[in-house]
Amino acid sequence: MTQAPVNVTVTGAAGQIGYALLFRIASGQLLGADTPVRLRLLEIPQAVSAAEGTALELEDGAFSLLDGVDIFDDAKRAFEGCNVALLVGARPRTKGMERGDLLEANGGIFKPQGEAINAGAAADVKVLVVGNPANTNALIAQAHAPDVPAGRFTAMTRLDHNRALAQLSGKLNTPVSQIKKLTIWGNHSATQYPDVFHAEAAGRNVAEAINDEKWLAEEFIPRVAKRGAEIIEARGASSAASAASAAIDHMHTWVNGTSSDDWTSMAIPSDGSYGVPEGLISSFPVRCSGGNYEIVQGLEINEFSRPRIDASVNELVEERDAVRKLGLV
Ligand SMILES: NC(=O)c1ccc[n+]([C@@H]2O[C@H](COP(=O)([O-])OP(=O)(O)OC[C@H]3O[C@@H](n4cnc5c(N)ncnc54)[C@H](O)[C@@H]3O)[C@@H](O)[C@H]2O)c1
Ligand SMILES: O=C(O)C[C@H](O)C(=O)O
Repeated sequence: MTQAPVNVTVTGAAGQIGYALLFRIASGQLLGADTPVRLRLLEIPQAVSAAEGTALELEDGAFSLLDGVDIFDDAKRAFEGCNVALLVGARPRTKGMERGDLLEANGGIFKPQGEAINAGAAADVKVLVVGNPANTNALIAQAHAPDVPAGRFTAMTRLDHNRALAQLSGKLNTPVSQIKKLTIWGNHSATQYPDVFHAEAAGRNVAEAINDEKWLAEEFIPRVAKRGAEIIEARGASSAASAASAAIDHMHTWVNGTSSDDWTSMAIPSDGSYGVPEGLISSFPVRCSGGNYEIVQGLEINEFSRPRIDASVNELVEERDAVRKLGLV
């Protein structure tokens, strides 16, 4: 290794997604095959032993890019010197829990983690929130890290993007690699809007190729938006390997860039583009280059798309207002 290792902090490291994620990071798929990494795992005290077990397996992987693994149950220490933060651990909704309870419980996790990132992360830190409700958890963490540029806090809609690519690939009988310029708008929730009106499949406009708004409205959109629930129903647990894969994709794209003929979907702080209130962490079409990203501008939003984008954005406004009431942002 000639380059200094990049510090990657992963929270919820002993969970399902953590287990699928850590080995891919160690093998170089997060940052690239030339970049050594040091893993810093954060868990709650009861799960530290399980994280230690995973660290033994990481050692047994003999990954040439893995500089070492440190395990913490203290956020302040876990985020010291952190360059890349993958915030996976979150409080899941349990029976009888109202949305307000869920937001409050997650506030108890993401507020101290935001403070810890503010206190000790490296100047170039990039944060991806995976733990649900991801967009609003990212907003909470960001609100407690006033010294970190707000745009470094992002939330994951890449899984939704990948799910939509797969559905379109099947429908159009076109390889996933040939489908470009798809957009997920809004929240990582059932209100999200997968937009195909600017997408291209093998160079052809996807909406025109499908030419069936009924299929879009009644099959494609609900299939993508409710895919998380479909997986939970089938597996008895939420998506894990596909979520880990999407987290890898999100950060890899942010660091290494999008190709010139494509864009991706990332939930990022709105600058007011497309009528999304400034500051909300909402999913947009995004181009990445040189470790930065920018919202793709100038897309025409048609009558089919506008109310669907607005519905998801309104849900984000409600979540923001709820955490505001709780004093979390
Ligand atoms: N954004 C997305 O596309 C997407 C997709 C799938 C899952 N998710 C979400 O990701 C989260 C994790 O999923 P999972 O299947 O790995 O769950 P899991 O329950 O298997 O693991 C979560 C882990 O987080 C840990 N944890 C809890 N509080 C913590 C804290 N304060 N600090 C550090 N660790 C903490 C737990 O001990 C547990 O090991 C869930 O919120 C899930 O809903 C998001
Ligand atoms: O964990 C969930 O509620 C579902 C998850 O966000 C997913 O999209 O698979």
